[in-house]
Amino acid sequence: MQATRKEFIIALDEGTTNAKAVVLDSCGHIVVKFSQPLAIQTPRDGWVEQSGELLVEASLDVIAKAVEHVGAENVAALAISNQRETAIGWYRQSGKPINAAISWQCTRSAAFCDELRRENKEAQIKATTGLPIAPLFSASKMRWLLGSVPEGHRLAERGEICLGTIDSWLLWNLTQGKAFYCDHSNAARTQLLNLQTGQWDNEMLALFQIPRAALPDIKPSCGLFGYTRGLNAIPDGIPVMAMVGDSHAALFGHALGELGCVKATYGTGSSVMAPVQSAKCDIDALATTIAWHDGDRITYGLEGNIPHTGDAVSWMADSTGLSELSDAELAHELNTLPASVGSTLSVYFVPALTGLGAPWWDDSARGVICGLSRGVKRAHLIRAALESITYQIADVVVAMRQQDDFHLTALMVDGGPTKNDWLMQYQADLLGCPVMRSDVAELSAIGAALLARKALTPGSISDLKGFLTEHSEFIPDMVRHQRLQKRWQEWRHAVNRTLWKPASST
Ligand SMILES: O=P(O)(O)OC[C@H](O)CO
Repeated sequence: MQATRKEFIIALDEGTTNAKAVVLDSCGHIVVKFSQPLAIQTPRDGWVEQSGELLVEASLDVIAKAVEHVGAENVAALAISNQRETAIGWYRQSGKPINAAISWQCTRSAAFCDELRRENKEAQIKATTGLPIAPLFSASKMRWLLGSVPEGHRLAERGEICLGTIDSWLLWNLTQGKAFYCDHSNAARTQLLNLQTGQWDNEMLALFQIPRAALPDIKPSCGLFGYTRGLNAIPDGIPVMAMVGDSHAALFGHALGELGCVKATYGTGSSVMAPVQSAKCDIDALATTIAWHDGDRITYGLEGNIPHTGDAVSWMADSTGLSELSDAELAHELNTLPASVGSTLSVYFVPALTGLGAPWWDDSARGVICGLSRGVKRAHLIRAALESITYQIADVVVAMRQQDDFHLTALMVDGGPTKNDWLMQYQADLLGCPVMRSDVAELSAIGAALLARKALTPGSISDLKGFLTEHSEFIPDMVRHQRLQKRWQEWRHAVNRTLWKPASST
């Protein structure tokens, strides 16, 4: 019988808008990827949900295509990186969801979060979980889910309803209910995890009325979670060797969590995450989270989430008549327009389109464009939108500097808008530190695959260095850095103006 070399890792990147399967060979190179778009429903203002069944269907479909492409006998492992905070409940017996998956973007549990604030629970929750009170996190969504079905809480107490983040839901389905686990990074985004113990916290469970019997056990992000079984197009026996939240996976994929290498993902919004050594964080504006557990130890992450970055540019492009352009034409305009004018003519755009995130956190703030004068043209407004991304990211970095064990040697960036060279140079000049752009887009998949690789060939994290992808470096111009400080100050004045809101929306 001919021996086979199981050389491929299939990394599933299950995001909000796409499920992607990325195949990596034994050198860590991407061989092929398959993608399926995912639908999002917004049944009411502020409510965002997705079909749990369709998330699974799309994920299994892209994995099956990847397995078929390389041959099941050559697949060493599956690795999962997933959208975080999204919560789902399902019946243990049938595996059927009790309701839709409640998206991380959904604010339906905002009223309960307000109640917690009124009861002055903020300090206790932040100290235990590292997270501020916000409907973003899974716990209040899980509470809503249990309330959405008759006797939900009682069934959950008896273990007849399971609650999980998307990693645990996918694992359950990949293993036909055999494995019910989530990893430390996903657990850390529920607001039910005690950061010190790395386990579910009884006081948080009581506060959010979540029975322990409904929750998965927590495992390190790197290690054996279970084997595929009972699926139509995917053979039995493929091990799932890593599960990790997508933002955390990208941080790992950039530089394996090297201190000083801070990650910024530029998407619709942005997540800025720095690896830190301790779970302690007294900075209200930021969240502390578990970045990953690599099987040997936990790495913590300091994170600031900004709701509107790439989205601010899209909004401005649409609002200034660029919406008819193809993607390629729009990218070209966004690359060239800002440099075609020497400045914004003192225009600032603060894109608080649904409020401000880190480090300002004000749900009721609303956006402003200020400094308009007769000479302002589309190019100035587009430039102001692009600049707003850089100021918002720099504001989070400033908040991070208050933490003792925070270091910044380089900003490691990924995501669609990072293809804009002008934007990257402006970011480097504003911060006065190098910006390192990944030459490969699939950082989350790469990070998850690297964790699976570590699980397959135990060794130290530094053994993975040879698998890291190349980066392009943007070196800061320190003279311009000095000049931009004044503009950054002016931006902060503009931020203050978002705190004024019109009394009436009519
Ligand atoms: O779906 P993505 O890739 O935008 O990621 C969502 C984040 O994990 C939410 O925290």
